[in-house]
Amino acid sequence: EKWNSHNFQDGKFLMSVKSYLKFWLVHSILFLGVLKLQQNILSNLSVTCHYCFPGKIAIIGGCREYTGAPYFAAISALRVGADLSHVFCTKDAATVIKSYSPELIVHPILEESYSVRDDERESVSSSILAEVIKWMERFDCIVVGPGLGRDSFLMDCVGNIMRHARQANIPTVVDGDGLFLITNNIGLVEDNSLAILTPNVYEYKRLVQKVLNCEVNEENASEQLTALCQKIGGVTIMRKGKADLISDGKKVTQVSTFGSPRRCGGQGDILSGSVAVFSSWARHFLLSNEQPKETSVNPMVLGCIAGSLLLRKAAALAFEKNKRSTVTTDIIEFLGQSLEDICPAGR
Ligand SMILES: NC(=O)C1=CN([C@@H]2O[C@H](COP(=O)(O)OP(=O)(O)OC[C@H]3O[C@@H](n4cnc5c(N)ncnc54)[C@H](OP(=O)(O)O)[C@@H]3O)[C@@H](O)[C@H]2O)[C@@H](O)CC1
Ligand SMILES: Nc1ncnc2c1ncn2[C@@H]1O[C@H](COP(=O)(O)OP(=O)(O)OP(=O)(O)O)[C@@H](O)[C@H]1O
Ligand SMILES: [Mg+2]
Repeated sequence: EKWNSHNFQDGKFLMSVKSYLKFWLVHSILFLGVLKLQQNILSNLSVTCHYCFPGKIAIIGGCREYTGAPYFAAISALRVGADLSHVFCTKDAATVIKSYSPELIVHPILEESYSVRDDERESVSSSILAEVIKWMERFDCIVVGPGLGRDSFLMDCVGNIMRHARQANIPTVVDGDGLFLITNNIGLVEDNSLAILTPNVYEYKRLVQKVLNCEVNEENASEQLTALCQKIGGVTIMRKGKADLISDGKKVTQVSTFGSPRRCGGQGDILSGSVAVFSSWARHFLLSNEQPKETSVNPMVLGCIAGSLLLRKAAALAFEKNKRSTVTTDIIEFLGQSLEDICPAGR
């Protein structure tokens, strides 16, 4: 009942009852197929296997202005099941982020222009990269961008980190200011099938304008998303919004289960941290369990679907409890229960 009123309220849901039922029948069948595979992936997790299942995630983000975003992404990765969650941020942000949680491993290594002299830039940039490279091989996925800021020196350094991650075949979720970076340097993700972009409304608009050289077209949203994925080549994109549209350029999946009417900042960060974990699990599962060719799926797409479903469920539960005062931390508290509802942990 709640779901219906939420969707019908804004007058945008103009389908007849008949076409509405048909739409949901078809989508429910597709959805159940994907859900079954997701459950296989999740139920294959051994709860006793610490530090051996893929679950080491790194967030590249956090600067003077933004310390919440990298924390939300990193703690969400832990809450959905990652073994370890690292944050690579600027020196100013590190102590603040550490103080939010002892669970996170925080590396105060990034620098912004204001703290680096012009003649030091090259050597500082090299030592930042060298420090990240020491850790990179251990990560199953990195998330670039939550709370990164847009400082030009920082952007250059993070571009180098992304190039290295790509060479090392590390899946990379690009969110927030990471999307600002790649929109202006599309070569950083071009033809990278291990890259996931998670743009919100503004970030998607910038991406479409830059890559497709046109405006966002709501009437042909799926076709435009497919074209965008194909033009960049190989990447998976989750276009966030009232419904999340996910595509790798082959087909488009929509997640529109009921979430929360509350739009508190930080929900996208929960999503990027969760997607990093789920896509790593899906990749690991599919690499170690051969699937029949006809049912082959893209683990990056699966990761996005799982992340979106989980976040929406957690947001709905948090809103039920906290109503209009719901904030991002409340939603994080419900990640565990939502995961249990979708797929109870085995013994
Ligand atoms: N608690 C936290 O720490 C949270 C921190 N968060 C972090 O905040 C960062 C920005 O993400 P966001 O989602 O606010 O920016 P977004 O949708 O691109 O733009 C919205 C509008 O703002 C403007 N604008 C933005 N940045 C600007 C800049 N540096 N300088 C100038 N303008 C700027 C932008 O204008 P535009 O440049 O697009 O014309 C647009 O009109 C990102 O790192 C995110 O992870 C969030 O995750 C939430 C929780
Ligand atoms: N209008 C909406 N109605 C319902 N859910 C939404 C709506 N817009 C976004 N969402 C959900 O919230 C999640 C985060 O999307 P959002 O657009 O808020 O990201 P964001 O702007 O990057 O967030 P952040 O504040 O963390 O940067 C998405 O998965 C989506 O499911
Ligand atoms: Mg965001």
